[in-house]
Amino acid sequence: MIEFRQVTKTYPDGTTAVQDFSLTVPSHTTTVLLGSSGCGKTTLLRMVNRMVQPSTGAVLIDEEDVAAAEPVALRRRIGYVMQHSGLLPHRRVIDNIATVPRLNGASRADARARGYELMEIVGLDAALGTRYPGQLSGGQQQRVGVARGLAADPNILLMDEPFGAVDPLVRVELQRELSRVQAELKKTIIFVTHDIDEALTLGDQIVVLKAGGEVAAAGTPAELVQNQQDEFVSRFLGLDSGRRSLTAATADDGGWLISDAQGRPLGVVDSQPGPAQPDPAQTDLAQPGPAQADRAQADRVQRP
Ligand SMILES: Nc1ncnc2c1ncn2[C@@H]1O[C@H](COP(=O)(O)OP(=O)(O)OP(=O)(O)O)[C@@H](O)[C@H]1O
Repeated sequence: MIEFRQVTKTYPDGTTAVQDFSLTVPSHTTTVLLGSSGCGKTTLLRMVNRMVQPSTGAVLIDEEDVAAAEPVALRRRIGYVMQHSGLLPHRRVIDNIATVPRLNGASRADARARGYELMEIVGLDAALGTRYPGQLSGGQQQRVGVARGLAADPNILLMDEPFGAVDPLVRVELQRELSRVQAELKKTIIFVTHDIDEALTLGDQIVVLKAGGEVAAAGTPAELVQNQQDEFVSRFLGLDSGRRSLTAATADDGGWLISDAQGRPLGVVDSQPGPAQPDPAQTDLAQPGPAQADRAQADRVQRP
């Protein structure tokens, strides 16, 4: 379990990035920090591995204050994946993945063997191991970044917009892959994004942040869609603007099953008088049409 206890960060130039932020991140689940640019997501993430020191407050991992940990040792036992993969361009893919196990004392052969295992786990062909990062596609590079983050078998994986630089289709593929890997490995993941669909797809817990790291809402994806009490959250999730591409399909009980853009079920809406027959084909809620569960209905979404 990771705990942020009333952390505040004021940078030397006087910018307060995060003010009095508290959060518990349960073990073996994925917590997504979701918010617009500059709201303090990266600052919070980096407090966990001491790349950023809080000005006040503390971050605890399993009850131990990270401030008491030796920073290099701490970082070697926490996986970190960032937006531009951060791969070393002059080292082969396999050696990029094997870097941390090598630093932790594994022999070259053992570290490489572990590297090839990880390539398989993240869906990379072993033949790519001898290439250099520049010879891979953006999506492949991000997979290497994830493999490298997992290489020391950390309990904790910090992911800072790891799929932000790839095209939308590859991004969805990477999200699916991460969900699959996480179902198997059950790491404690903190995942930073400003992409709502990504948050809904990956998060067991989603924390919506306002400027200064203020928590606007926190909960499961279904709870967030269901409880639209905070106007900021409602606006941010896009339910009030039709931006959100939720889909509605007939549910077994005659209501409508609401799913997000990736097809992940969010909840069931009661059947209502009005448009009698939802279109069996899924329909974007933002579009007018017979299956349109309009915003009022989406707001009344109930958990399945
Ligand atoms: N080293 C620094 N010195 C001064 N200000 C900083 C520093 N790092 C971040 N900030 C400021 O702190 C605030 C939060 O930044 P942070 O990078 O944590 O936000 P973010 O939510 O991750 O943003 P983004 O989504 O754009 O990466 C911003 O106003 C940013 O300009």
